Amino acid sequence: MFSLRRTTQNLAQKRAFSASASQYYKVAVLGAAGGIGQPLSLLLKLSPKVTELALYDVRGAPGVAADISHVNTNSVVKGYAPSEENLAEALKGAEVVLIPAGVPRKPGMSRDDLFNTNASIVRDLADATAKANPTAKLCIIANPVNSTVPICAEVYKRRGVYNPKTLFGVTTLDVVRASRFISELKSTDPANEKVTVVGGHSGVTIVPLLSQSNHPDISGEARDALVNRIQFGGDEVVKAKDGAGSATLSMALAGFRMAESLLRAKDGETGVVEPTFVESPLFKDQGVDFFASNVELGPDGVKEIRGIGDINAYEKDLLSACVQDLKKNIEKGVKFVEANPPK
Ligand SMILES: NC(=O)C1=CN([C@@H]2O[C@H](COP(=O)(O)OP(=O)(O)OC[C@H]3O[C@@H](n4cnc5c(N)ncnc54)[C@H](O)[C@@H]3O)[C@@H](O)[C@H]2O)C=CC1
Ligand SMILES: O=C([O-])CC(=O)C(=O)O
Repeated sequence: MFSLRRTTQNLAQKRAFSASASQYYKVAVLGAAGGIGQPLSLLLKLSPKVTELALYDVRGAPGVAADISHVNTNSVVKGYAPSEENLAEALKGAEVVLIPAGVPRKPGMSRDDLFNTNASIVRDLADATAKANPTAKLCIIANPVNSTVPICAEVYKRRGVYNPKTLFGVTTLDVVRASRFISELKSTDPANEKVTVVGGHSGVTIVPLLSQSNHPDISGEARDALVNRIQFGGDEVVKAKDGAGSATLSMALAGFRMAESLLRAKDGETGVVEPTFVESPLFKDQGVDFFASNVELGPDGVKEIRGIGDINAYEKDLLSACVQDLKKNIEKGVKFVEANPPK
């Protein structure tokens, strides 16, 4: 007969076993009371790798923390009301810091339209992290990622603590979507569909490499439609939410996957590979200092940036459009910090 108590005991035993095999980590979420921040924090609360969860927001973090803290897993959850001291306290000792703080799009807006609001939010949170915990792995979710990541790099450089191995733009959602969309087209299980997506995180800078997927045969209109859906998947959600924001739940899953991968790599697990927007040599000769590609993660963050691999003529065209936009997005971030340095 099914016994809930026995199942729970088994689960607890398994947890105790896996806990002894790995270390525990503090993770901080800045923007934790928002649409992404809340489900992301909940997923982190479920992770046996997280021992302490620090939730910070300009509004509502203590409430979210009190709520999530009742979930019966081992980790401790602390919520922080907005203040410089609290932010520093939230950041101190965190192995991973995730930043979903910032405004989301409304229909008709591009991610770049968020720049004016989000650039200073991310600059200030990066500055606080550079001061309180410069060696944490910093994962930027706030858009426009193509510009907010270079902003963080510039802030860290100004503080003399920049390490390109620990700064990540979170682009995991693009491969999550690509895997799902291709499985819809081919009636397969998305768990078996791995699609490499490179470039950046907006519109034409999102470059899916279908020739490297399980279905290199997709061509013509079907290919164009699939590529377009992957590039503009975010718009689908913005439109459906009709003014109430952009992807939050799928993004929470994607952000959690990135954070957990960093913790697994920190624990010494090998072969942990995620797509992420990092300082990269791949297109530096074309003036593009940051680029998303598959990156092998290690205990110190970036272990090895994987190359693009073999691509076809169609994908080469996608990449040249990507590189042009990406260059401008990156420059915009760099110039912003030049003109508006952190105080
Ligand atoms: N990288 C990616 O793939 C994705 C990125 N995003 C981006 O993530 C960001 C957040 O989206 P949502 O959670 O839906 O927005 P939201 O508006 O629901 O939540 C944002 C939260 O940030 C907080 N916040 C604002 N300024 C802050 C500051 N200075 N310090 C701490 N917290 C602050 C707000 O109080 C709010 O709780 C947006 O910029 C959005 O475009 C969204 C989906 C996917
Ligand atoms: O579309 C947006 O604005 C949010 C986002 O980055 C995504 O869903 O990929």
